[in-house]
Amino acid sequence: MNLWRDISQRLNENTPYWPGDTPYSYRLNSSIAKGSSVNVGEIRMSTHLGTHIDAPFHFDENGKKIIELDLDLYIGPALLVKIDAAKSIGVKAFTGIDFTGIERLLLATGQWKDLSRFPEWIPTIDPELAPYLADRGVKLLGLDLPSVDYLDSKELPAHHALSGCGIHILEGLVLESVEPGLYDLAALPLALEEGDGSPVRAVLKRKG
Ligand SMILES: Nc1ccccc1C(=O)C[C@H](N)C(=O)O
Ligand SMILES: [Zn+2]
Ligand SMILES: [Zn+2]
Repeated sequence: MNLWRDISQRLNENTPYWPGDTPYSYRLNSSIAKGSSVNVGEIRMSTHLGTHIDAPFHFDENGKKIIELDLDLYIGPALLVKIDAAKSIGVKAFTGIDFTGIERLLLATGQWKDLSRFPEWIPTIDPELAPYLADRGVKLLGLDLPSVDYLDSKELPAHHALSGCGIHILEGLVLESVEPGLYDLAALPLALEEGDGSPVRAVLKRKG
């Protein structure tokens, strides 16, 4: 009877990380096996590891930090759509998809094929998609890729376009074998005051 389905990447020392960034590590600073009364761990990781959200401060020096983001963005109804991702994901990928009233849109591109390794290439979100989605009321865009821009992008046009249109970004979802449709989503960030990004535990529950 599992109502909620986990769509998060597991965090362990093998979790793929952005090249050059900080991988995940965990150690016990206090250990029952070594005579302590309790096990107490310490984690170290990039704020952009695995399933995570981007705060605008990630790509904009004056952008909002994690603690300033509206929690309502990350809990509520979400539409999951499977799209054919060619080089870039543009308006065309959405023909025939009705997302009237949808504030949270999740894209299953299927382009991060081996989740045990960081991808060598990913498609990008076409910046022109940002105003198109914003016009239709989308406020959160989640996807199964480690970035909305090409991996080697320095200008981050999709990040800026989405953010400029008021659309927030959720990356690194695990959407393989999840049916398209309407769900309830919860993917809350940690209460990181200085956060440029935050890991989230993203979960879905089928609606209706
Ligand atoms: N971890 C990094 C280290 C260096 C440079 C970029 C990153 C990113 O994660 C950026 C990515 N575009 C992101 O959307 O989260
Ligand atoms: Zn990120
Ligand atoms: Zn990003």
